[in-house]
Amino acid sequence: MSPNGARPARAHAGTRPARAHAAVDNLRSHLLAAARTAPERPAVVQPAPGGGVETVTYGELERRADLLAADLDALGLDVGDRVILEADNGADAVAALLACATVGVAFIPASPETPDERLQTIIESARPALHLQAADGERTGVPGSVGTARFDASGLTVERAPAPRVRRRRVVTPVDTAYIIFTSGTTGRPKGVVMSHRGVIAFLRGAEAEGLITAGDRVASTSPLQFDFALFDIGFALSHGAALVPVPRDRLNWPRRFAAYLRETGATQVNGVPSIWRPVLRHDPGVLAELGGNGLRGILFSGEDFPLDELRGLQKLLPEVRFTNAYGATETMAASFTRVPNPLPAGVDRLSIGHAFAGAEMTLVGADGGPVDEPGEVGEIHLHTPSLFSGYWDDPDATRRAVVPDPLDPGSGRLVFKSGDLASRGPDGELYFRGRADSQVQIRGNRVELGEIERRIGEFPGVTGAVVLLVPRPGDDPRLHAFVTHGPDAAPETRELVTFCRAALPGYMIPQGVHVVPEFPLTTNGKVDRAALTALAAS
Ligand SMILES: Nc1ncnc2c1ncn2[C@@H]1O[C@H](COS(=O)(=O)NC(=O)C[C@H](N)c2cccc(Br)c2)[C@@H](O)[C@H]1O
Repeated sequence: MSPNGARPARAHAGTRPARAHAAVDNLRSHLLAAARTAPERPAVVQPAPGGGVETVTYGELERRADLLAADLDALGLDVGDRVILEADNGADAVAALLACATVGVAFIPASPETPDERLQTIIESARPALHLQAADGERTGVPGSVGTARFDASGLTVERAPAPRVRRRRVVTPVDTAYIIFTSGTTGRPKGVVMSHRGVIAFLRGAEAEGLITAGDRVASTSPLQFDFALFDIGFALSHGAALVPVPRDRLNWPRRFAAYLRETGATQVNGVPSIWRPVLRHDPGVLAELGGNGLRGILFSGEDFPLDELRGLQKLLPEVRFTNAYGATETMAASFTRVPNPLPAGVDRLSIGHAFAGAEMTLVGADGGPVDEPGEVGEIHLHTPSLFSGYWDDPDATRRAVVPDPLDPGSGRLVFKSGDLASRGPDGELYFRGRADSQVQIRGNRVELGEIERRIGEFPGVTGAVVLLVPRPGDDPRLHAFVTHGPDAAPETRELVTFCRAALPGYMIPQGVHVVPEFPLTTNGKVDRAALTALAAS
């Protein structure tokens, strides 16, 4: 607050008194705490411009963040304004998001790979004051209504100043927006998940309580900046005083380069979706064995089920590495961290998503809206958490559908996140993911969990992955299509595969179309692209 504590008269454009760095529960202060006590420690380890790797210390990261914050402040943006932050993950991108947090503008992360029309959709919806890209960014054609600027270690270079705005706010509060993540949203219109400083910090505090890493760790981050998994990696590493190791895409897709980069940077932990391990498992598993002996201690994965034969293959190569299954949705950042036994016992055919992180709870609610108490019974996960998002950008109806009165205590006024995910409880109350509620399909009047068919097909010898979809057909019943990838030996015969399914599944669950594919198409965030497969089946 202002020095004498008095609240100054309502500020007018451009006359706002110097802003206090919101000291409490601001993403910047939470992530730069280590700069207070150990400014010389490595904060980011990344490729050096001239080759090799470079280290940016916490002190240097704070210096860059302050430079950018002063430049943003000079542009006259107000708390709550939006800024598109288009960049690959790296020290300058982190400094830029810390700068946004310092002055209270919400950053909307975008990757250089984001297609122009998608960026246009986001701009139309979020009406950002500014588009910020790295000094070497290639984005052009940003609409005139949006200011444009570039950033690098030396600060901000403004190309087109943002339209002047009245500044109504004076300090950044914990419930102000830290970022907005636009997800593809199954209904086509992208949904903007609005996350507050308080929400992110609550989640990061919960992650810290899990004791997964220490300040000596180096966390390799493999997700694009537009995916909140990358934002988690940044917060996870920095809030522990550890080092962030952003992995450039061109290192990720080549197994030898990926392994060499992890070794060169001293990465001890690798975070990413299951698909990041596919190239190395398929083409060059040997490079992993040397990693295990060289400092790699932990692998954390999230985003979708990890195909168990791939997971087992990875564990065999890395018998000393600790595996963590992190489950959750962008609307609560995530929900649980569950240790996966290494090796995964032979009989296990489903990974646990355990219990919510410390300070949160997952409850199951039945189709009737009541509690699900019996072990093994399927219900929809509802999340009670301080990391709950603020709502969907400009979409109160979608928000009301997702943030609901606690079904187990409707009168309490407490709101919980209706996840859309199904799960059942194990003997110790731990949860097992049973697919998306909207992947429960009805076939000839029978409820079918597509994952169950996928699991059966995955047991067929030589099959390394299976995705099953119900593909609608104009004027006819929808058809079950199975997409299958296989290992080095011959592709599975459709007839044999169908016979194999018939031995274990009822008639209505037998795939009517079987497609052997070399690999699964992936979304920008690295998940299996089901929409692309559906189009393939319909073609
Ligand atoms: N571990 C699993 N097993 C199985 N199915 C999972 C898992 N994790 C998710 N999912 C699915 O993905 C949905 C959600 O997608 S999302 O909003 O894009 N978010 C994500 O994927 C990632 C998530 N925000 C996140 C963010 C930061 C850190 C972590 Br650590 C995780 C969930 O509702 C689930 O259906």
